[in-house]
Order: sequence, then structure tokens, then C-alpha cells
Amino acid sequence: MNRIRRHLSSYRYSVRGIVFAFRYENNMLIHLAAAIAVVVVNALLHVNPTEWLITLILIALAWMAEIFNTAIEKLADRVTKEQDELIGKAKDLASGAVLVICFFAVICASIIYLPYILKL
Ligand SMILES: Nc1ncnc2c1ncn2[C@@H]1O[C@H](COP(=O)(O)OP(=O)(O)OP(=O)(O)O)[C@@H](O)[C@H]1O
Repeated sequence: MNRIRRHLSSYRYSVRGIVFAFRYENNMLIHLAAAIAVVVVNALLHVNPTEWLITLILIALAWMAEIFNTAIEKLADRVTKEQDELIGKAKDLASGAVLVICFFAVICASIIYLPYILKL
């Protein structure tokens, strides 16, 4: 029973983390807006199931990268708020990861959507 309760608690903490990211991280709201735009465009263009899967996976990866980025920023700020070369590098690396997935998401979206747009 205790194990089940502990397991359910861990979901509560995870949801709290996601809610925190959306409430306090402006970039998460941009990711949310982009995700809504993708879902609307997918529906309007009637993309096929494989294209739905690819776009949904890309959305999940972008949200995941942004949440990890926020976690690393919080940890880094706990270590020190003074200027520190390694803290700067850690934060740059974390935000670089977000940029990487966003860059490839834009390329994948172009590959998926362009044929539909050209047919319109
Ligand atoms: N303590 C620090 N020491 C050195 N450089 C830092 C430090 N804090 C932040 N920086 C530099 O400033 C950049 C922005 O850091 P900051 O913590 O303000 O993130 P942010 O602008 O809130 O990022 P995001 O937009 O992803 O939330 C970092 O990528 C890093 O280059």
C-alpha cells in the first residue's frame, strides 16, 4: 500500500514540475503556443498518421528540453548567482539543447508541410 502511495506521490511531484514550468517559464508558453499551432495545422491539412506521430514527438522533445533547461538553471542558481564561467557554460549548454531540437523541428515541419502547402 505504501509503495503504491509513494508511486502515486511521485506522479504528483512530476505534474507539479510541469505546472511550475508552464507558470514561471515564459519560453514554455511559446512552446505551448507552437504546439497548439502544430495541432491546428495538422488538422487543417489532414496530415497522415506518421506525420502526426513525428510532429507530436517533436513537441514532446521540445517541451522535455525546455523543462530540463529550467531544471539546470534552477540548480545552477542554487550553486551560485555570482558570475561563474562553469555556471555560464552549463546554462549555455542547456539552452543550446533547446535550440537544437527547435531548429530540427522547424526543418521537419517544413518537410512535412511544404508538399501540402504547394498542393493548396
Ligand atoms: N551565474 C552565472 N555566471 C555566468 N554566466 C551566467 C550566469 N547566469 C547566467 N549566465 C549567462 O546568462 C545566460 C542567461 O542565463 P539566465 O539564467 O538569465 O537564463 P534565461 O535568460 O532565464 O534563460 P531562458 O530564457 O532559457 O530561461 C546563460 O546562458 C549564461 O550564458
